[in-house]
Amino acid sequence: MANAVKIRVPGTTANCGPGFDAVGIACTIYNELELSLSNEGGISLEVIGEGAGAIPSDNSNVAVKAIKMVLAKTGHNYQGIQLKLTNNIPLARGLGSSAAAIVGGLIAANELTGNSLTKENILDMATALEGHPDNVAPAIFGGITISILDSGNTQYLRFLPPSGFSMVVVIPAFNLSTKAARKVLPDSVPFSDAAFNVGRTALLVGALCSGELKLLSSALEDKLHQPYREKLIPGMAQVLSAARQAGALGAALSGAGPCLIAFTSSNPEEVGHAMVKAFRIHNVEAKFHILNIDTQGAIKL
Ligand SMILES: Nc1ncnc2c1ncn2[C@@H]1O[C@H](COP(=O)(O)OP(=O)(O)O)[C@@H](O)[C@H]1O
Ligand SMILES: N[C@@H](CCOP(=O)(O)O)C(=O)O
Repeated sequence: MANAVKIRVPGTTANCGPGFDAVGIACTIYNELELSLSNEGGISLEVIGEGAGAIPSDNSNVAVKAIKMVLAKTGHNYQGIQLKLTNNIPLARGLGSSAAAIVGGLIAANELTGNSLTKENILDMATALEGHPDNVAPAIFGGITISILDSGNTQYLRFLPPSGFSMVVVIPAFNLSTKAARKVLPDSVPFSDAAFNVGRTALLVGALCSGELKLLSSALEDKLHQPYREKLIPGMAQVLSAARQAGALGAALSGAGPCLIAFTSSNPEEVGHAMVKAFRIHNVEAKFHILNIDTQGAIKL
């Protein structure tokens, strides 16, 4: 069918230790979303790769929600939504699969309806659908982003670090939905824990901006979410420690988990193997990917 578009969207690692709901990095792992719109028919969905057989093909699909949001906002009344998803980002693992689906759906629908929405409009809509901006911002803009909600609008800053590093993402063989991983968080935290995170987050952003990567060891420490989520991920503390012992600059939970991520400037393979081995001691099978920073964000193919 004519009237089709294909969008590539990167996966993202959010929080980066202390930057809960604010810091995110686009990674070189990608999903593709192909959309066609027509006046008749309902929703049709083909999924290749991650999530095949598991992703719903009705209105509960987050990509469909995103497409319908654009259609409503731009005054279009297409009934037929044909989607083909080619997924490499594992689902519910902490690499921003839902953000990628939302961003892909918003950008594809915007392309097919005359491109009336700006990237900033899309960021606001994506944040509303996802509930927090830290995955959707880097998925749209690429690079490293700091994003916050301010009176319903998402403010963001995007930058690239002056010196490169690799990200070793260890993917355990079990899912953890972000919803479930947010349920274990407390309603309030001690003032000292908040102060701990303010300092670490400032140091994290400074270290990434300046290239002072040796600061990452302290700058990735967190007291707002990781201590509460640790019980959901067998061996988490030991895997993070194995990464540091193998020479990583620092390590943290990726997003809401269960993926764990290590930052390294030298020996990513060694770090990955050490982390997988530490998971195995806790009877968790895992694999690792070595990823870099994606600099483009979502693009039309
Ligand atoms: N490509 C996709 N298309 C549609 N929905 C998706 C896609 N990828 C993920 N999802 C939805 O997002 C959910 C996972 O989101 P979430 O729990 O936030 O984890 P993640 O860390 O992977 O974003 C999946 O269970 C599925 O419902
Ligand atoms: N700030 C969010 C990030 C969730 O990222 P995801 O990739 O796990 O969806 C949180 O920590 O809940």
